[in-house]
Amino acid sequence: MSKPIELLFVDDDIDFIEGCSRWFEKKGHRVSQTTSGQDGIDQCSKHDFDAVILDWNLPGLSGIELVQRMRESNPETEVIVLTGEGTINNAVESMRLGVFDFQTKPFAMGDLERRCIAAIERRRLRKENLQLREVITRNRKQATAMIGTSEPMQRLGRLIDRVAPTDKAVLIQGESGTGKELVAQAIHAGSSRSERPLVTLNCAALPENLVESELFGHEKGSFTGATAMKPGLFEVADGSTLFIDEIGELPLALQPKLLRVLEDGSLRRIGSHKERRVDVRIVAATNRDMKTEVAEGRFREDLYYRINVMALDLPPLRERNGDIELLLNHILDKDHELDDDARQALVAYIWPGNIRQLINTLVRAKILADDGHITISDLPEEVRTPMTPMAAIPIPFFGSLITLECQHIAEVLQRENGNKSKAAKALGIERRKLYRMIEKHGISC
Ligand SMILES: Nc1ncnc2c1ncn2[C@@H]1O[C@H](COP(=O)(O)OP(=O)(O)OP(=O)(O)O)[C@@H](O)[C@H]1O
Repeated sequence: MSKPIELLFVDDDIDFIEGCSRWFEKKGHRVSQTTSGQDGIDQCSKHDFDAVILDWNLPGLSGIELVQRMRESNPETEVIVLTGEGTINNAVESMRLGVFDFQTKPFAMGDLERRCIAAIERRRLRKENLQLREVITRNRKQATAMIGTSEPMQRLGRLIDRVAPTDKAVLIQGESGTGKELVAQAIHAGSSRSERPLVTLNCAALPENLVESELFGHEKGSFTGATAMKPGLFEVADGSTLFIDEIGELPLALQPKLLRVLEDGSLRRIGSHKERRVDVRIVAATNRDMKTEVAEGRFREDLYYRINVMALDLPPLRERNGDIELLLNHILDKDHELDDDARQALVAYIWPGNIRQLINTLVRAKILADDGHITISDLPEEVRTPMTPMAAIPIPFFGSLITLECQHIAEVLQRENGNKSKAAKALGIERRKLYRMIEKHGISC
Protein backbone atom coordinates (compact mmCIF):
# COMPACT_ATOMS: atom_id res chain seq x y z
CA MET A 1 0.00 0.00 0.00
CA SER A 2 1.37 3.41 -0.86
CA LYS A 3 -0.05 6.19 1.31
CA PRO A 4 -2.35 5.44 4.28
CA ILE A 5 -5.94 6.54 3.79
CA GLU A 6 -7.39 9.08 6.23
CA LEU A 7 -10.92 7.92 6.93
CA LEU A 8 -13.87 9.08 9.01
CA PHE A 9 -16.62 6.59 9.92
CA VAL A 10 -19.99 8.15 10.82
CA ASP A 11 -22.46 5.51 12.02
CA ASP A 12 -24.64 5.13 15.11
CA ASP A 13 -23.83 1.40 15.30
CA ILE A 14 -20.83 1.58 17.64
CA ASP A 15 -19.91 -2.14 17.33
CA PHE A 16 -19.92 -1.81 13.54
CA ILE A 17 -17.61 1.22 13.40
CA GLU A 18 -15.24 -0.20 15.96
CA GLY A 19 -14.98 -3.40 13.95
CA CYS A 20 -14.35 -1.42 10.76
CA SER A 21 -11.81 0.85 12.46
CA ARG A 22 -9.80 -2.12 13.77
CA TRP A 23 -9.72 -3.71 10.32
CA PHE A 24 -8.63 -0.52 8.54
CA GLU A 25 -6.06 0.41 11.20
CA LYS A 26 -4.51 -3.03 10.94
CA LYS A 27 -4.04 -2.30 7.24
CA GLY A 28 -2.12 0.87 8.15
CA HIS A 29 -4.86 3.44 7.51
CA ARG A 30 -5.71 6.30 9.86
CA VAL A 31 -9.28 6.16 11.12
CA SER A 32 -11.51 8.55 13.08
CA GLN A 33 -15.04 7.68 14.11
CA THR A 34 -18.20 9.22 15.49
CA THR A 35 -21.78 8.12 16.10
CA SER A 36 -23.21 11.63 15.59
CA GLY A 37 -23.99 13.20 12.22
CA GLN A 38 -23.41 16.74 13.53
CA ASP A 39 -20.04 15.76 15.02
CA GLY A 40 -19.12 14.18 11.66
CA ILE A 41 -19.88 17.48 9.91
CA ASP A 42 -17.79 19.40 12.46
CA GLN A 43 -14.84 17.03 12.13
CA CYS A 44 -15.05 17.30 8.36
CA SER A 45 -14.84 21.09 8.46
CA LYS A 46 -11.72 20.90 10.65
CA HIS A 47 -9.85 18.02 9.07
CA ASP A 48 -9.13 17.11 5.46
CA PHE A 49 -10.19 13.43 5.35
CA ASP A 50 -9.61 11.50 2.14
CA ALA A 51 -13.01 9.84 2.50
CA VAL A 52 -16.00 9.74 4.85
CA ILE A 53 -17.98 6.52 5.25
CA LEU A 54 -21.44 7.53 6.23
CA ASP A 55 -24.57 5.80 7.46
CA TRP A 56 -27.60 6.99 5.46
CA ASN A 57 -30.06 6.50 8.33
CA LEU A 58 -28.67 8.37 11.30
CA PRO A 59 -31.04 9.75 13.92
CA GLY A 60 -31.65 13.51 13.73
CA LEU A 61 -30.49 14.30 10.21
CA SER A 62 -31.76 12.79 6.97
CA GLY A 63 -29.19 11.10 4.71
CA ILE A 64 -29.64 13.83 2.09
CA GLU A 65 -29.17 16.65 4.60
CA LEU A 66 -26.10 14.99 6.07
CA VAL A 67 -24.40 14.46 2.70
CA GLN A 68 -25.21 18.02 1.61
CA ARG A 69 -23.77 19.59 4.77
CA MET A 70 -20.75 17.31 4.76
CA ARG A 71 -19.92 18.24 1.19
CA GLU A 72 -20.45 21.91 1.96
CA SER A 73 -18.06 21.76 4.90
CA ASN A 74 -15.37 20.07 2.78
CA PRO A 75 -16.16 19.73 -0.95
CA GLU A 76 -12.93 17.84 -1.65
CA THR A 77 -13.66 14.93 0.70
CA GLU A 78 -15.17 11.91 -1.03
CA VAL A 79 -18.25 10.39 0.61
CA ILE A 80 -19.18 6.71 0.54
CA VAL A 81 -22.68 5.95 1.82
CA LEU A 82 -23.44 2.73 3.70
CA THR A 83 -26.96 1.70 4.44
CA GLY A 84 -28.88 -1.22 5.91
CA GLU A 85 -31.74 -0.92 3.45
CA GLY A 86 -30.71 0.47 0.08
CA THR A 87 -33.52 1.80 -2.07
CA ILE A 88 -32.98 2.87 -5.66
CA ASN A 89 -34.31 6.32 -4.78
CA ASN A 90 -31.73 6.80 -2.05
CA ALA A 91 -28.94 5.58 -4.29
CA VAL A 92 -29.99 7.94 -7.11
CA GLU A 93 -30.39 10.86 -4.73
CA SER A 94 -26.98 10.37 -3.13
CA MET A 95 -25.25 10.07 -6.52
CA ARG A 96 -26.92 13.31 -7.56
CA LEU A 97 -25.30 14.95 -4.55
CA GLY A 98 -21.86 13.83 -5.74
CA VAL A 99 -21.44 10.83 -3.42
CA PHE A 100 -18.72 8.51 -4.75
CA ASP A 101 -20.44 5.21 -3.95
CA PHE A 102 -23.54 3.74 -2.33
CA GLN A 103 -23.12 0.33 -0.63
CA THR A 104 -25.56 -1.85 1.28
CA LYS A 105 -24.60 -3.73 4.43
CA PRO A 106 -23.23 -6.33 4.83
CA PHE A 107 -20.17 -6.05 2.64
CA ALA A 108 -16.61 -7.39 2.63
CA MET A 109 -14.02 -5.08 4.21
CA GLY A 110 -11.66 -5.70 1.28
CA ASP A 111 -14.35 -4.36 -1.10
CA LEU A 112 -14.81 -1.26 1.03
CA GLU A 113 -11.06 -0.63 1.03
CA ARG A 114 -10.96 -0.94 -2.78
CA ARG A 115 -13.85 1.56 -3.07
CA CYS A 116 -11.96 3.95 -0.75
CA ILE A 117 -8.83 3.69 -2.92
CA ALA A 118 -10.92 4.41 -6.06
CA ALA A 119 -12.52 7.40 -4.30
CA ILE A 120 -9.10 8.79 -3.45
CA GLU A 121 -7.99 8.36 -7.04
CA ARG A 122 -11.01 10.45 -8.13
CA ARG A 123 -10.11 13.09 -5.55
CA ARG A 124 -6.50 13.12 -6.77
CA LEU A 125 -7.58 13.48 -10.40
CA ARG A 126 -9.99 16.27 -9.54
CA LYS A 127 -7.25 18.11 -7.68
CA GLU A 128 -4.77 17.57 -10.50
CA ASN A 129 -7.33 18.86 -12.97
CA LEU A 130 -7.79 22.03 -10.91
CA GLN A 131 -4.04 22.53 -10.63
CA LEU A 132 -3.54 22.06 -14.37
CA ARG A 133 -6.30 24.52 -15.15
CA GLU A 134 -4.66 27.00 -12.85
CA VAL A 135 -1.27 26.49 -14.51
CA ILE A 136 -2.83 26.89 -17.97
CA THR A 137 -4.65 30.06 -16.96
CA ARG A 138 -1.50 31.56 -15.48
CA ASN A 139 0.65 30.53 -18.44
CA ARG A 140 -1.88 31.66 -20.98
CA LYS A 141 0.00 34.16 -23.06
CA GLN A 142 -1.16 37.63 -22.38
CA ALA A 143 -2.55 38.50 -25.81
CA THR A 144 0.07 40.77 -27.37
CA ALA A 145 -1.49 43.93 -28.70
CA MET A 146 -1.28 44.16 -32.47
CA ILE A 147 0.41 47.44 -33.21
CA GLY A 148 -0.32 49.17 -36.49
CA THR A 149 -2.71 51.73 -37.90
CA SER A 150 -1.73 51.47 -41.57
CA GLU A 151 -4.50 50.86 -44.06
CA PRO A 152 -3.65 47.12 -44.51
CA MET A 153 -3.62 46.63 -40.73
CA GLN A 154 -6.97 48.38 -40.33
CA ARG A 155 -8.41 46.13 -43.02
CA LEU A 156 -6.95 43.10 -41.28
CA GLY A 157 -8.46 44.19 -37.94
CA ARG A 158 -11.92 44.46 -39.52
CA LEU A 159 -11.55 41.01 -41.10
CA ILE A 160 -10.46 39.43 -37.80
CA ASP A 161 -13.55 40.91 -36.10
CA ARG A 162 -15.75 39.36 -38.79
CA VAL A 163 -14.07 35.99 -38.98
CA ALA A 164 -13.37 35.32 -35.29
CA PRO A 165 -16.93 34.51 -34.10
CA THR A 166 -17.85 32.35 -37.13
CA ASP A 167 -16.24 29.04 -36.12
CA LYS A 168 -15.03 28.59 -39.71
CA ALA A 169 -11.57 27.34 -40.64
CA VAL A 170 -9.14 30.16 -41.35
CA LEU A 171 -5.92 30.19 -43.35
CA ILE A 172 -3.49 32.97 -42.45
CA GLN A 173 -0.86 33.66 -45.09
CA GLY A 174 2.12 35.95 -44.82
CA GLU A 175 5.88 36.17 -44.78
CA SER A 176 7.80 34.97 -41.76
CA GLY A 177 7.58 37.32 -38.78
CA THR A 178 4.52 39.25 -39.98
CA GLY A 179 2.45 38.24 -36.93
CA LYS A 180 0.52 35.16 -38.09
CA GLU A 181 0.54 33.58 -34.65
CA LEU A 182 -0.68 36.84 -33.14
CA VAL A 183 -3.57 36.87 -35.60
CA ALA A 184 -4.43 33.26 -34.69
CA GLN A 185 -4.52 34.30 -31.01
CA ALA A 186 -6.78 37.25 -31.86
CA ILE A 187 -9.17 34.99 -33.78
CA HIS A 188 -9.37 32.54 -30.88
CA ALA A 189 -9.81 35.36 -28.36
CA GLY A 190 -12.72 36.74 -30.38
CA SER A 191 -14.49 33.37 -30.64
CA SER A 192 -16.96 31.62 -28.36
CA ARG A 193 -14.15 29.12 -27.56
CA SER A 194 -11.91 31.72 -25.91
CA GLU A 195 -12.48 30.37 -22.38
CA ARG A 196 -10.44 27.31 -23.34
CA PRO A 197 -6.74 27.50 -24.15
CA LEU A 198 -5.59 27.83 -27.76
CA VAL A 199 -3.66 24.69 -28.70
CA THR A 200 -0.73 25.10 -31.12
CA LEU A 201 1.23 22.74 -33.34
CA ASN A 202 4.09 23.88 -35.52
CA CYS A 203 4.44 21.30 -38.31
CA ALA A 204 7.92 22.52 -39.18
CA ALA A 205 9.22 22.13 -35.64
CA LEU A 206 8.66 18.35 -35.48
CA PRO A 207 10.21 15.50 -37.44
CA GLU A 208 7.72 14.20 -40.02
CA ASN A 209 7.17 10.89 -38.24
CA LEU A 210 6.11 12.62 -35.01
CA VAL A 211 3.54 14.97 -36.52
CA GLU A 212 0.92 12.22 -36.87
CA SER A 213 1.21 11.08 -33.27
CA GLU A 214 1.25 14.67 -32.03
CA LEU A 215 -1.92 15.55 -33.95
CA PHE A 216 -3.92 12.34 -33.63
CA GLY A 217 -2.40 10.59 -30.60
CA HIS A 218 -1.39 6.95 -30.24
CA GLU A 219 -2.15 3.84 -28.25
CA LYS A 220 0.42 2.16 -26.04
CA GLY A 221 2.72 -0.12 -28.07
CA SER A 222 1.49 1.17 -31.44
CA PHE A 223 5.10 1.88 -32.51
CA THR A 224 8.58 1.59 -31.04
CA GLY A 225 8.81 4.15 -28.30
CA ALA A 226 5.06 4.37 -27.69
CA THR A 227 5.43 3.27 -24.08
CA ALA A 228 2.16 4.85 -22.96
CA MET A 229 -1.12 5.95 -24.52
CA LYS A 230 -1.08 9.62 -25.56
CA PRO A 231 -4.04 11.64 -26.79
CA GLY A 232 -3.27 13.87 -29.76
CA LEU A 233 -3.61 17.64 -29.93
CA PHE A 234 -7.00 17.30 -31.64
CA GLU A 235 -8.32 15.65 -28.48
CA VAL A 236 -6.54 18.19 -26.27
CA ALA A 237 -8.17 20.99 -28.29
CA ASP A 238 -11.66 19.47 -28.13
CA GLY A 239 -14.08 22.37 -27.64
CA SER A 240 -11.33 24.87 -28.46
CA THR A 241 -9.17 26.05 -31.37
CA LEU A 242 -6.18 24.25 -32.85
CA PHE A 243 -3.61 26.52 -34.48
CA ILE A 244 -1.61 24.58 -37.06
CA ASP A 245 1.43 26.68 -37.89
CA GLU A 246 3.42 26.07 -41.08
CA ILE A 247 0.66 23.88 -42.48
CA GLY A 248 2.48 23.85 -45.82
CA GLU A 249 4.97 21.48 -44.15
CA LEU A 250 2.31 18.89 -43.30
CA PRO A 251 3.45 15.57 -44.82
CA LEU A 252 1.35 14.58 -47.84
CA ALA A 253 0.62 11.15 -46.33
CA LEU A 254 -1.10 12.78 -43.33
CA GLN A 255 -3.24 15.19 -45.28
CA PRO A 256 -6.19 12.79 -45.86
CA LYS A 257 -6.36 12.16 -42.10
CA LEU A 258 -6.54 15.90 -41.43
CA LEU A 259 -9.15 16.30 -44.15
CA ARG A 260 -11.31 13.69 -42.39
CA VAL A 261 -11.27 15.49 -39.05
CA LEU A 262 -12.15 18.70 -40.80
CA GLU A 263 -15.03 17.06 -42.65
CA ASP A 264 -16.78 15.21 -39.85
CA GLY A 265 -14.73 15.70 -36.69
CA SER A 266 -13.70 12.04 -36.54
CA LEU A 267 -10.25 10.60 -35.98
CA ARG A 268 -8.43 7.49 -34.84
CA ARG A 269 -5.34 7.40 -32.68
CA ILE A 270 -2.38 5.53 -34.20
CA GLY A 271 -2.84 1.85 -33.35
CA SER A 272 -6.53 2.17 -32.48
CA HIS A 273 -9.68 1.06 -34.29
CA LYS A 274 -11.84 3.24 -32.12
CA GLU A 275 -13.36 6.23 -33.85
CA ARG A 276 -13.35 9.39 -31.74
CA ARG A 277 -15.23 12.59 -32.33
CA VAL A 278 -13.92 16.04 -31.60
CA ASP A 279 -15.21 19.55 -31.98
CA VAL A 280 -12.19 21.64 -32.96
CA ARG A 281 -11.89 24.85 -34.89
CA ILE A 282 -8.86 25.00 -37.16
CA VAL A 283 -6.79 28.08 -37.74
CA ALA A 284 -3.78 27.38 -39.98
CA ALA A 285 -0.88 29.54 -41.07
CA THR A 286 1.73 29.36 -43.77
CA ASN A 287 4.44 31.46 -45.35
CA ARG A 288 4.36 29.33 -48.50
CA ASP A 289 2.28 30.12 -51.56
CA MET A 290 -0.33 27.40 -51.10
CA LYS A 291 -1.63 27.65 -54.66
CA THR A 292 1.85 26.72 -55.89
CA GLU A 293 2.05 23.93 -53.31
CA VAL A 294 -1.23 22.56 -54.70
CA ALA A 295 -0.18 23.03 -58.33
CA GLU A 296 3.10 21.21 -57.69
CA GLY A 297 1.38 18.30 -55.92
CA ARG A 298 2.77 18.90 -52.43
CA PHE A 299 -0.58 19.86 -50.90
CA ARG A 300 -3.96 18.27 -51.56
CA GLU A 301 -6.39 20.54 -53.33
CA ASP A 302 -9.42 19.31 -51.33
CA LEU A 303 -7.62 20.02 -48.05
CA TYR A 304 -6.54 23.43 -49.29
CA TYR A 305 -10.19 24.38 -49.93
CA ARG A 306 -11.20 23.00 -46.51
CA ILE A 307 -8.72 25.12 -44.56
CA ASN A 308 -9.08 28.12 -46.80
CA VAL A 309 -12.75 28.82 -46.03
CA MET A 310 -11.61 32.22 -44.83
CA ALA A 311 -8.23 33.53 -45.98
CA LEU A 312 -6.36 36.30 -44.21
CA ASP A 313 -3.31 37.75 -45.92
CA LEU A 314 -0.83 39.52 -43.69
CA PRO A 315 1.01 42.39 -45.35
CA PRO A 316 4.78 42.49 -44.95
CA LEU A 317 6.05 45.25 -42.68
CA ARG A 318 7.47 47.23 -45.64
CA GLU A 319 3.90 47.69 -46.92
CA ARG A 320 2.55 49.04 -43.62
CA ASN A 321 3.01 52.74 -43.98
CA GLY A 322 3.80 54.44 -40.69
CA ASP A 323 3.68 51.24 -38.62
CA ILE A 324 7.46 51.00 -38.16
CA GLU A 325 7.46 54.24 -36.15
CA LEU A 326 4.61 52.96 -33.98
CA LEU A 327 6.38 49.66 -33.42
CA LEU A 328 9.62 51.44 -32.53
CA ASN A 329 7.83 53.48 -29.87
CA HIS A 330 6.09 50.36 -28.62
CA ILE A 331 9.25 48.25 -28.37
CA LEU A 332 11.52 50.91 -26.88
CA ASP A 333 11.15 51.42 -23.15
CA LYS A 334 11.56 54.63 -21.20
CA ASP A 335 15.23 53.86 -20.53
CA HIS A 336 16.17 53.83 -24.22
CA GLU A 337 16.05 56.43 -26.95
CA LEU A 338 16.95 56.44 -30.63
CA ASP A 339 18.98 59.16 -32.25
CA ASP A 340 17.74 60.60 -35.53
CA ASP A 341 20.13 58.67 -37.79
CA ALA A 342 19.28 55.38 -36.16
CA ARG A 343 15.56 56.10 -36.38
CA GLN A 344 15.85 57.05 -40.04
CA ALA A 345 17.80 53.91 -40.88
CA LEU A 346 15.27 51.73 -39.07
CA VAL A 347 12.34 53.36 -40.84
CA ALA A 348 14.04 53.16 -44.25
CA TYR A 349 15.05 49.50 -44.02
CA ILE A 350 12.85 46.97 -45.82
CA TRP A 351 12.71 44.32 -43.04
CA PRO A 352 12.68 41.03 -44.95
CA GLY A 353 12.24 39.26 -41.55
CA ASN A 354 9.39 41.65 -40.71
CA ILE A 355 8.37 42.44 -37.14
CA ARG A 356 10.38 39.62 -35.60
CA GLN A 357 13.53 41.01 -37.21
CA LEU A 358 12.65 44.53 -36.06
CA ILE A 359 12.16 43.34 -32.48
CA ASN A 360 15.43 41.36 -32.51
CA THR A 361 17.33 44.31 -33.98
CA LEU A 362 16.10 46.58 -31.20
CA VAL A 363 16.77 44.04 -28.47
CA ARG A 364 20.36 43.81 -29.73
CA ALA A 365 20.68 47.59 -30.06
CA LYS A 366 19.44 48.10 -26.51
CA ILE A 367 22.19 45.81 -25.24
CA LEU A 368 24.88 47.60 -27.27
CA ALA A 369 23.72 51.14 -26.55
CA ASP A 370 25.70 53.35 -24.19
CA ASP A 371 23.54 54.87 -21.45
CA GLY A 372 20.37 53.87 -23.25
CA HIS A 373 21.21 56.08 -26.24
CA ILE A 374 20.87 54.01 -29.41
CA THR A 375 22.94 55.29 -32.33
CA ILE A 376 23.34 54.02 -35.87
CA SER A 377 26.48 52.12 -34.86
CA ASP A 378 24.34 49.93 -32.59
CA LEU A 379 22.41 48.68 -35.60
CA PRO A 380 23.48 45.71 -37.74
CA GLU A 381 25.36 46.33 -40.96
CA GLU A 382 22.45 45.58 -43.28
CA VAL A 383 20.23 48.14 -41.51
CA ARG A 384 22.95 50.77 -41.33
CA THR A 385 23.76 50.59 -45.03
CA PRO A 386 21.29 52.79 -46.90
CA MET A 387 21.58 50.52 -49.94
CA THR A 388 18.96 47.82 -50.14
CA PRO A 389 20.63 44.42 -49.97
CA MET A 390 19.96 42.67 -53.28
CA ALA A 391 18.95 39.44 -51.60
CA ALA A 392 16.23 41.27 -49.75
CA ILE A 393 14.75 43.19 -52.65
CA PRO A 394 11.10 42.19 -52.57
CA ILE A 395 10.26 43.06 -56.17
CA PRO A 396 11.40 40.39 -58.57
CA PHE A 397 13.87 41.54 -61.21
CA PHE A 398 12.70 40.70 -64.68
CA GLY A 399 15.60 42.15 -66.71
CA SER A 400 18.45 40.17 -68.29
CA LEU A 401 21.31 38.76 -66.25
CA ILE A 402 23.72 41.18 -67.96
CA THR A 403 21.63 44.18 -66.88
CA LEU A 404 21.38 42.78 -63.34
CA GLU A 405 25.18 42.27 -63.20
CA CYS A 406 25.77 45.76 -64.51
CA GLN A 407 23.36 47.39 -62.01
CA HIS A 408 24.73 45.43 -59.12
CA ILE A 409 28.34 46.36 -59.84
CA ALA A 410 27.34 50.03 -60.20
CA GLU A 411 25.47 49.95 -56.88
CA VAL A 412 28.30 48.29 -55.00
CA LEU A 413 30.78 50.78 -56.44
CA GLN A 414 28.55 53.65 -55.40
CA ARG A 415 28.22 52.24 -51.88
CA GLU A 416 31.99 51.92 -51.59
CA ASN A 417 32.40 55.50 -52.86
CA GLY A 418 34.20 54.32 -56.00
CA ASN A 419 36.84 52.38 -54.07
CA LYS A 420 37.51 49.47 -56.43
CA SER A 421 39.45 47.34 -53.97
CA LYS A 422 36.58 47.46 -51.47
CA ALA A 423 33.98 46.97 -54.21
CA ALA A 424 35.83 43.92 -55.57
CA LYS A 425 36.01 42.46 -52.07
CA ALA A 426 32.27 43.03 -51.53
CA LEU A 427 31.52 41.40 -54.88
CA GLY A 428 33.80 38.47 -54.11
CA ILE A 429 35.94 38.89 -57.23
CA GLU A 430 39.51 39.93 -58.04
CA ARG A 431 40.23 43.61 -58.59
CA ARG A 432 41.44 42.85 -62.14
CA LYS A 433 38.19 41.15 -62.95
CA LEU A 434 36.24 44.14 -61.66
CA TYR A 435 38.19 46.43 -63.94
CA ARG A 436 37.42 44.19 -66.90
CA MET A 437 33.70 44.24 -66.06
CA ILE A 438 33.63 48.01 -65.63
CA GLU A 439 35.13 48.30 -69.04
CA LYS A 440 32.88 45.69 -70.58
CA HIS A 441 29.66 47.28 -69.27
CA GLY A 442 30.90 50.84 -69.69
CA ILE A 443 30.13 51.60 -66.03
CA SER A 444 31.10 55.13 -65.05
CA CYS A 445 32.75 55.50 -61.70
N1 LIG B 1 1.32 43.94 -35.18
C1 LIG B 1 2.18 43.57 -34.24
N2 LIG B 1 2.36 44.33 -33.14
C2 LIG B 1 3.25 43.97 -32.19
N3 LIG B 1 4.01 42.88 -32.23
C3 LIG B 1 3.86 42.07 -33.29
C4 LIG B 1 2.95 42.37 -34.35
N4 LIG B 1 3.02 41.39 -35.25
C5 LIG B 1 3.93 40.52 -34.80
N5 LIG B 1 4.45 40.92 -33.63
C6 LIG B 1 5.49 40.23 -32.85
O1 LIG B 1 6.46 39.77 -33.80
C7 LIG B 1 6.95 38.48 -33.46
C8 LIG B 1 6.67 37.52 -34.59
O2 LIG B 1 5.26 37.34 -34.71
P1 LIG B 1 4.61 35.92 -35.06
O3 LIG B 1 5.35 34.81 -34.37
O4 LIG B 1 3.16 36.03 -34.83
O5 LIG B 1 4.96 35.87 -36.61
P2 LIG B 1 4.68 34.70 -37.65
O6 LIG B 1 4.16 35.34 -38.89
O7 LIG B 1 3.84 33.64 -37.02
O8 LIG B 1 6.15 34.16 -37.92
P3 LIG B 1 6.60 32.70 -38.49
O9 LIG B 1 5.99 32.55 -39.87
O10 LIG B 1 8.10 32.84 -38.58
O11 LIG B 1 6.15 31.70 -37.51
C9 LIG B 1 6.25 38.10 -32.17
O12 LIG B 1 7.09 38.45 -31.10
C10 LIG B 1 5.00 38.96 -32.16
O13 LIG B 1 4.57 39.23 -30.84
